[in-house]
Amino acid sequence: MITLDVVVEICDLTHIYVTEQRASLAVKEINLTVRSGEFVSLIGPSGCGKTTLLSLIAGLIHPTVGKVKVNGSLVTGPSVKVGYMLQQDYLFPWRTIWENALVGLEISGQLNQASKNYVEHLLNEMGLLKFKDFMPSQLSGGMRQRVALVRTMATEPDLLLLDEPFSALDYQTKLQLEDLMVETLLTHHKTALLVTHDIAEAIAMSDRIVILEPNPGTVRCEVETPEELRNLLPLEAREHPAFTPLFKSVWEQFEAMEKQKGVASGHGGV
Ligand SMILES: Nc1ncnc2c1ncn2[C@@H]1O[C@H](COP(=O)(O)OP(=O)(O)OP(=O)(O)O)[C@@H](O)[C@H]1O
Repeated sequence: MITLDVVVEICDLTHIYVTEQRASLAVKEINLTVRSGEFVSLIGPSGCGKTTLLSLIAGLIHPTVGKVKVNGSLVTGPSVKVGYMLQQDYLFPWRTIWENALVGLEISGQLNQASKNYVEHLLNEMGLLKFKDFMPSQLSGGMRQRVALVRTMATEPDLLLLDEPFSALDYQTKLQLEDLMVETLLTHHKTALLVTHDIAEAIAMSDRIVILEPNPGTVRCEVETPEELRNLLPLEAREHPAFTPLFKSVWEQFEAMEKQKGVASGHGGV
């Protein structure tokens, strides 16, 4: 049965990376659902399989066992309906901001007057229209990442995969972009899956947080963000009284994982 409301459906997903030297079990028996309009964060210690999961959803790699569906269709390769944003903006230095914003449309054969108008609208929404003829080197890191967001949004994906998109930015710019990102996704009714190492960022931005544990990567637990935080923009959410208790309870999960690691290695934890 297809539930139309579901954008991402991951069923019993296991992925093993096989190289000439070895096979390594990256994620094991993952089950996860993301509904339309939801903002879900994936957090967990290094190596727990966050990027592997995004790559599987994006169709960049294929699962060893199990299925990934986006909008009810089995993922067999990259799709224009799934946008991917990374820590680095990967803007072409020889192209203007306008030309960079159009790259995805050119590659996917969607470049026409209507799509150009949409890009102009997005650039305006993100305060970048007056910089459209600038070169990337003339922009700050935060502005460049906003251009990357416009480029990702230009092809009108249903789902955005965000792999630590703010981690290379200074703290103030990161806070501003968190707000801009949430506002933009709400305005355009997008669904998003964010990978981050920053617990506070995950709480401030998400409706739900999925905590993964490593060796192999599995879902440890899912935490719903309380409604009073979900209705706020990230910066306001960080100041709400419900924020700190949630941070503490997520932090306890990380501490428990550290202890487990210590027991497993015979060191008794850090
Ligand atoms: N191309 C690859 N070939 C072999 N093993 C890989 C490859 N990519 C990732 N792995 C392994 O798969 C596991 C999960 O890696 P992944 O990068 O998905 O974790 P992560 O949670 O995103 O890590 P980090 O937080 O450090 O970015 C790790 O053990 C990693 O060494």
